[in-house]
Amino acid sequence: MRAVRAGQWVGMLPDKDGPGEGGGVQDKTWSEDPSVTLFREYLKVKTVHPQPDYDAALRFLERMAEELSLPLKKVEVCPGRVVAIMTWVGTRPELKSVVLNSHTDVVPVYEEHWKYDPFGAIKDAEGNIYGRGTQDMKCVTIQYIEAVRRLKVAGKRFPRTVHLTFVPDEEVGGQQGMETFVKHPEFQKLNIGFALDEGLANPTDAFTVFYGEKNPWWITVSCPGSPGHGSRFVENTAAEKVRRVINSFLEFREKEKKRLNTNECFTLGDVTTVNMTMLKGGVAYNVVPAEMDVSFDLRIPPTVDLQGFEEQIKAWCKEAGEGVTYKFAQKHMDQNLTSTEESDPWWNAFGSTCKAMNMTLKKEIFPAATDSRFMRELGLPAIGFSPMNRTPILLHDHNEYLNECVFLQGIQVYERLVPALASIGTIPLD
Ligand SMILES: CSCC[C@H](NC=O)C(=O)O
Ligand SMILES: [Zn+2]
Ligand SMILES: [Zn+2]
Repeated sequence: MRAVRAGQWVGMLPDKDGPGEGGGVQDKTWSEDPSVTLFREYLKVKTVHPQPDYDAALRFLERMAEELSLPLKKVEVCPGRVVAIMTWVGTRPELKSVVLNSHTDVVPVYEEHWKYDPFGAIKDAEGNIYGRGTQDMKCVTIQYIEAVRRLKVAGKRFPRTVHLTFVPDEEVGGQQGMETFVKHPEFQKLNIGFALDEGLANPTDAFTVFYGEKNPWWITVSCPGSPGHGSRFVENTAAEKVRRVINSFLEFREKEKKRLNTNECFTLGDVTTVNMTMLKGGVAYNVVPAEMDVSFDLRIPPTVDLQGFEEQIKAWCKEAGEGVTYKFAQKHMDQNLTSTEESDPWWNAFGSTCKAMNMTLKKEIFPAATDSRFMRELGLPAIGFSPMNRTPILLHDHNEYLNECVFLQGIQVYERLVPALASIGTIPLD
């Protein structure tokens, strides 16, 4: 990957705002762009699990709404879990709206593995800003806000209403966030036509866009067995069963990994991933346990026959021995894909705007899960997109960072996307 240096234009957009004119890119001698300063401020808000400071995030968003002169509605979907909605009403508010969604929470860190304080928003000499949430997805939140700010300052207004939704708890499954919000009357009131949500960075010049995502299945397989003294050959043990279960799942894992590695066209979104993530059981060295449980995180492409796959899991459990059962902690079954046909007006507006900015798009299935799945499940079109090219994928990783030039370039992308989406034709979208 080619590093992006401070003062070096990343090359995607026409360079009318590039170095020399002081519009978009920093030089060591230049003062920091206020949008970057704001991004760094938001990174310092500790919305990190397991105890995210959502109150601080709401205070920040209230201030943003005030600065932008936009109303901010707060909907408490569960105790202590508030969805905030900033609304820029269109000139034709009866039309379907455009939603710019972002989650406010971030995943925990292993602080000892970070070069800098993960909540210090430190910027190095290259213009790389380090912090949890720089990629996932505080960058996008601020890019939406800054794009809307700039459009408002320029005196723009569009036919369609634009809602910026700020949602808690995405990183822990969304049960007390988007999953509940989509069933709330306030969600219906948004009258959504199209949504943008998070995507992933791309280390190349291209930008990745996601039109669907894999179904997360979190499963625990329980293996009961005969207990006894640790000095004997006890028959029918839990450990023997759990071993067979693990073998079945991990052999399937190997096959899928091979399928990914031998097919050049495949990305992570095209194969099923399997990871054994928890193993529980036992009370003492010399007591053969009466039960052992093993848990897996499976991510299944939307093209897979889900019923058939569950039958396969059932068969693995049966083969493992007597009494082996399974239980789901997450079982998502959505196979809706968002259209990326030229004829689809939303995609057309998105795609042609990106093309006009010389952006290369790579269409993929999102390998993990985002809040988009709850919207797609309702049949709403949603595109996952975080405008970060020439950037390694570091979400949930140590030393997550984003270069300030890439961040600023993303604002310009939304400055073009928002008008395009909020202005597209009437029939048949009304
Ligand atoms: C399956 S719900 C958890 C959602 C989470 N999202 C981002 O990382 C993920 O693990 O994909
Ligand atoms: Zn995210
Ligand atoms: Zn995440």
